Amino acid sequence: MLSTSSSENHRSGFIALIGRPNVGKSTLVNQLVGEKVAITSPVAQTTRNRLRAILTTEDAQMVLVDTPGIHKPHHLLGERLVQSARSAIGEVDLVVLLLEGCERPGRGDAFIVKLLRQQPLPVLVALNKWDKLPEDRQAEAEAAYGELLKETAWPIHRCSALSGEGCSALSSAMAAQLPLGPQLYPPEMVSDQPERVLMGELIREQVLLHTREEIPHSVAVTIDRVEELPAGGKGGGRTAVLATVMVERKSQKGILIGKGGAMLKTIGQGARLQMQTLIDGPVYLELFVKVVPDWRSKPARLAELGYGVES
Ligand SMILES: Nc1nc2c(ncn2[C@@H]2O[C@H](COP(=O)(O)OP(=O)(O)OP(=O)(O)O)[C@@H](O)[C@H]2O)c(=O)[nH]1
Repeated sequence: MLSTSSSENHRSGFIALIGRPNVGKSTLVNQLVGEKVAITSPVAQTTRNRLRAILTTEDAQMVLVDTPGIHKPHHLLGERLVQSARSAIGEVDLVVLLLEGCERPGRGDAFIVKLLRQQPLPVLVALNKWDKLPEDRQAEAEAAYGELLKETAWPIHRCSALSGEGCSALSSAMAAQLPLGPQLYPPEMVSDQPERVLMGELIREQVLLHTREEIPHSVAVTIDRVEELPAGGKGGGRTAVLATVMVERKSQKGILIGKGGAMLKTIGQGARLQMQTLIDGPVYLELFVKVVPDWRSKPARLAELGYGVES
């Protein structure tokens, strides 16, 4: 049974997931919440928007802030991502630092550890992707991470965001670090992102899955219209979604559309299926591709697409 918000031992608060690009932050959010609220992909820097996912357990409510990975900025969009991750630290009760347990710690990890040591919040460490580490390399990895974290007293949890192993222990440890407080959101709510934002992200995820190299980071998606089609007519009872995929160059538009429209069709089909799960009903999806030269370097464009800096 869910505890009520007036329960004396109930805890609640905001938790930032911090880590390098591709370490598995979005996968962990989905695993903890038990539903797909964040898109994931093998391409680094998938996460652009800060996303609040809500995890309600028997005695706690955790609001997870999924930040873009901290990295050295290469262009304006990169800078905005780093600023957004830094500012997330300023408004939460706990930081979960995700490290890639299957890799040796690098300079990027040392940079984040240093950044986090300069602030007063409690930190939990999740050594993720532990499933990828063969048993005979585990002691070596533990020693390397022990060295990286030697000047901290941060508890370390080994986990696999993909398989779920170690995640419920991590979740209990996270809850225990939060202040006493009531539920902040209705218990059935898993995300505070509007459906349109999630739909746009599902399309972007399909683009990331099916294209490679130059395309992924040059893409932004806007949902232009969502409309319930009246029952009885053509496509009746379905939800029609019109969306624009924005790219920076004409050549990228060609790749996205593909031979005879084949690539766009694949992207559209994949996104449509995911959207149907999201809204729990049939979807009709129409995608347009538009070239907006250099959109990543234009502050007005970035703000319009929701990549402005939150304060
Ligand atoms: N084997 C294994 N793979 C994982 C695990 N967690 C994440 N992955 C994979 O790692 C890749 C990146 O995961 P994401 O969750 O997108 O990583 P992220 O940290 O959110 O990435 P950015 O959005 O770029 O910051 C995906 O291909 C995941 O399936 C894990 O515990 N084990």
